[in-house]
Amino acid sequence: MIRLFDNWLYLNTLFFIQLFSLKQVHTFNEMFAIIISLVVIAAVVYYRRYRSFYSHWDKRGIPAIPGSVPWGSYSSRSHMRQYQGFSLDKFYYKMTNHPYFGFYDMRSPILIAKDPEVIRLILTKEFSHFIDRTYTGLPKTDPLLHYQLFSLSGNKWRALRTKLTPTFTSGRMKAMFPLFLDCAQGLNSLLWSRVGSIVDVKDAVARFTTDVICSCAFGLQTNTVVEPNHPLRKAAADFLAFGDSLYLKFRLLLTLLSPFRIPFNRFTPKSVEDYIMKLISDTVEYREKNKITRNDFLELLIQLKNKGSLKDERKEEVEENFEINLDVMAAQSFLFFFAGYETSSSVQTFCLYELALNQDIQQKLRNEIQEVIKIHGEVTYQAVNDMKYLHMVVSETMRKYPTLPALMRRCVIPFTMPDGGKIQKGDQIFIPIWSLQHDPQYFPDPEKFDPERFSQENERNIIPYTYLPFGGGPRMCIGNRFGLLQTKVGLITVIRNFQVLPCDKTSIPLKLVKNSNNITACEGPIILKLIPTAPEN
Ligand code: HEM
Repeated sequence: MIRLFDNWLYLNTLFFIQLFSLKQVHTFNEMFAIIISLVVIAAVVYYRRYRSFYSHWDKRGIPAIPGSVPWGSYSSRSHMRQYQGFSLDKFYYKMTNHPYFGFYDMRSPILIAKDPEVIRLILTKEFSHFIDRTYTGLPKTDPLLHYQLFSLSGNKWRALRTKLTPTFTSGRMKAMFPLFLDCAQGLNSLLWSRVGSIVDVKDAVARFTTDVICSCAFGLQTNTVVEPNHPLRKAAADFLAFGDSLYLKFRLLLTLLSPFRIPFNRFTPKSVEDYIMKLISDTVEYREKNKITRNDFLELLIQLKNKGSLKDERKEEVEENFEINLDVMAAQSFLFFFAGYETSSSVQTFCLYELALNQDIQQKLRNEIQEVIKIHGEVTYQAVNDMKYLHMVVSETMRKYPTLPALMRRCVIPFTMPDGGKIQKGDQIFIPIWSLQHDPQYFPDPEKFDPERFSQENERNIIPYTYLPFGGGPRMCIGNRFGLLQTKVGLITVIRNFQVLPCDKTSIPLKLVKNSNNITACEGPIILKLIPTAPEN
């Protein structure tokens, strides 16, 4: 029906063009009438086509929150623009009795899987049907995004994931550990230089995390404690600013509001791409020429480029058909920078904020850190792993403030749910981590910061697939060991020597950034007071 209507519009347009070209239309009034009729017809077609998107879930017998032009299931633009965890939470509680349901993000139909058993099907058991994320098919003209593990799809993702997995084993994390300690020294000096005054802990841990990730992913000693404006930080800021730019927002809005698909050719500014590509190729060339090896990701990527595979400590050598060239290496280093920097630094920030508000937990943690360091003599890889209470505190932070408000998947092979609901190829799926991890039926008194939920005894009672800070199934976070390690080293550096306290500049309660597709982060600085608990070391 809609096609017929479109064709009719097309014929009309041709007719009007002919009228113009035959110069049969002379008066201004006639021209004006024609233009107005064309605009009205186009508006009607546009509206009907847009509205037709909102029958997607009904057609499949899947319950859904109805959508309307133009914001879909969101009641207004402001509802859409709040922190994504909050908007999905509203849908989650509107549809309490449904294990899964649909909603519309502007014109895009999205399925929310909320029952842990359905989530298990999607993430793990029937993974081959849901192997992709929603962001796939990024253009080859933007290599830094095109070749990233996060956005690759299907067999290409599988092949690259197999190749990269051995770079994140515990043995390799242990080998990189000295690089973490070097960067922790910078954080330590920064904190000592601020004793007696207030500190923006968000900025302090961000600098530490930048140093760790730059050291491991690019082989660069950035020392942002002394030099906060390193060119790599600038490139990252330019990349994020471009994503947030009016130009891109306009193009995204156009794509979302258009009844047709508009292809994108690039998201990364060319200057950022050139800088990262040159950085990687120069470093690789320098290391290869001078036969320099270093225990970092870049070294492992060089080995992958030259040998084609890496030995996994637990398994046989893995061989998959995916060529690792400089473009692919640069894309992974760039991804590791973003995936590792913002995630770990926001976990540390939220954790320090909660510790400042919960002094008893902070003291218990400090006692553990000091005791374990005493046993091991210094902060070692093993010492960090022996800090059980630290692990509980970090786990609770990631429950209360999950890094991603929702996981995303895309259906690649049609799937029928156990109750008959039909999921079509191309359907997008969200798994609402924020809502699950704040649902009182899974985590009683969810606003309370309570690390005891993750004691050995209590952890067993957590229902599988209700706690997903690193995602789940074969596509879960590949860098979880690395992320946990750098988060813990940062926290040890602060809590070992300092008591953190709220002050009159601390925003309580803290506010989460609104950008709906961002990771969970707090708005503005987190200002705390530092009091030394031990002499400077
Ligand atoms: C505390 C720190 C971190 C948290 C909370 C975190 C969380 C996540 C989450 C929730 C996902 C999506 C998983 C899914 O869809 O099931 C993810 C994916 C990913 N993360 Fe992390 N992450 C962290 C640190 C890191 C680090 C340090 C790196 C790299 C060095 C990293 C690299 C990645 C990559 C490459 C993916 C995509 C994996 C794939 O598609 O195969 N992450 N992360």
